[in-house]
Amino acid sequence: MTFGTRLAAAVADRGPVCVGIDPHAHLLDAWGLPDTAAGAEAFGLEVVEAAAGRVAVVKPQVAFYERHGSAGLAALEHVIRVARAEGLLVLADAKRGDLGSTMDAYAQAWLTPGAPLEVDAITASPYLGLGSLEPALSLAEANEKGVFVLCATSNPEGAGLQSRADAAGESVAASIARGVDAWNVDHAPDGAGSIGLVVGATVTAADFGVTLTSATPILAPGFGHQGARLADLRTLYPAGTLVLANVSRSVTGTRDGVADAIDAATEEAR
Ligand SMILES: O=C(O)c1cc(=O)[nH]c(=O)n1[C@@H]1O[C@H](COP(=O)(O)O)[C@@H](O)[C@H]1O
Repeated sequence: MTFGTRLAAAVADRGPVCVGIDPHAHLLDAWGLPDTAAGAEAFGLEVVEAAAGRVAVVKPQVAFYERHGSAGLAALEHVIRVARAEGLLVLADAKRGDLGSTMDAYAQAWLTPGAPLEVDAITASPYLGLGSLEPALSLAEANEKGVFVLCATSNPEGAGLQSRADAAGESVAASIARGVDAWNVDHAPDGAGSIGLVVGATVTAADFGVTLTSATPILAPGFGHQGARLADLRTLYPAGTLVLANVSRSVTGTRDGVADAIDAATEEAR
């Protein structure tokens, strides 16, 4: 079954909330955990335990594991393995992006069955041109995985670059969205695309000239800590689009409150 179909079924079953696993040093401290690979691993495993059965997707941000070196990567592998075994879809927030032949190696690392870091989907950056991501999109398709391509990001610095338009008036973000949409229409005629766009909840797609369609799933970060409200989810994105509403720090602030915070987030998103 394609990633897009699995994602649509999981979101229909458990709702749109995606729980981010971002073991910031200050969160490890607040949880009484050491700022080490073991601390990040314990944090990730506890978030997975709380998320399992409650949400469709978890999104570990890999930088928070990479900062602990090889032990951190081993910790990430373990967290990913447990999450997938618990029935969660795992979206690795790796934001990879390089020229085609190197992109292929990134895809082998993350999107290949049996690879140590195998996940269900990754985030990718199109700064080298959407075409440079093609090897990852093709491998994702072959292995029934997904890729979420940065389009209109939630951070205030993004718009200066992403809303810049070419001579014909098309913005960078709109061109990325058009390309991803076309890929999904070609490769997923049933409508459940496996290649998504990252469109932050703190921005308005239309301000970037971006039209969101039902062919393309959306990863929407920016809820909670960055200011967007889950209660506004349905007005922020058009009806009929499959949206994953990411919450990281706002549900992982207190060690014994993660499950309740996830339940509250799911309720608010409904
Ligand atoms: O690709 C992402 O996940 C992402 C894209 C974006 O535009 N904005 C954004 O915040 N993110 C990630 O989403 C998470 C947001 O975390 P919180 O602000 O704590 O909910 C972080 O892991 C960010 O790296």
